[in-house]
Amino acid sequence: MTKIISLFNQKGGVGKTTTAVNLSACLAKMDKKVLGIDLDPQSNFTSGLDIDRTKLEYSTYDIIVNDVDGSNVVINTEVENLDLIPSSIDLASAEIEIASKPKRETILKRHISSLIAGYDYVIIDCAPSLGLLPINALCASNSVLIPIQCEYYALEGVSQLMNTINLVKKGINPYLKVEGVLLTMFDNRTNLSTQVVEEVKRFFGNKVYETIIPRNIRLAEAPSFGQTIVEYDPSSKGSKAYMNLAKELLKKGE
Ligand SMILES: Nc1ncnc2c1ncn2[C@@H]1O[C@H](COP(=O)(O)OP(=O)(O)OP(=O)(O)O)[C@@H](O)[C@H]1O
Ligand SMILES: [Mg+2]
Repeated sequence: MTKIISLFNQKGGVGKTTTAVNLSACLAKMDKKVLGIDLDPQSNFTSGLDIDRTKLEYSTYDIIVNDVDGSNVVINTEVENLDLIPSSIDLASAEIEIASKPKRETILKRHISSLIAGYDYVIIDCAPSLGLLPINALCASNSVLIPIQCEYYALEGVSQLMNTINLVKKGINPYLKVEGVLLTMFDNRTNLSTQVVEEVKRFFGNKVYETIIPRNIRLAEAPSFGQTIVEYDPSSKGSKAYMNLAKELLKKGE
């Protein structure tokens, strides 16, 4: 059965998109059929896969606002086994445009239902907000993967984030669960990183992945070449960590 996972954290810059790009690429490398969905107007999931967001025929905006079916929007990427529903900057106004639409929380779910059966995994990258676009992602998902940066105030906003997940569970998507919590940008030279790991484990218990993503410059460089870490530097620490995450995810799903 297809597993649909949202990368969700309203905090900005915690590693959602880096995880969306590289986890998708690692799963694809392990012969899983993967569909990425870019639900962020910043479109970094799209540009990170070397797709020019200014030259798209359709994007997630058309799904959300114009009721175009996902099957008309999906494109192949350079990465074997990885397709993408790309995003463009237009998406920035989508939340306002759909504010009074009926069933506005389930637009994405309804418009991707025809194509998800062709994939093992669907990975949705959310914008840093708790607004209607991330709610659409949560309503369309089986589970949520929460990246948390090993930095000051790591757990700030986590209670609002969990509230949002619980609201969606109570309302539209009762089976939504937390897939896992991923610690990102870990720096083993600092005590702070180690403290954050302990704090997050106290809060989330066994939901925290054993795999921790290190701060690794290669991960930050790869998108400027339109490459995933698996292509850009497969022997880097960042690449190995995301491969381990993919393995852990597959193992948990068995
Ligand atoms: N493990 C890492 N090591 C080094 N740099 C990283 C790592 N993960 C992410 N970055 C860099 O940190 C910045 C923020 O990461 P990213 O874009 O993945 O976060 P995000 O949660 O998607 O942000 P936003 O909330 O704006 O969508 C980017 O410049 C990215 O290249
Ligand atoms: Mg992002």
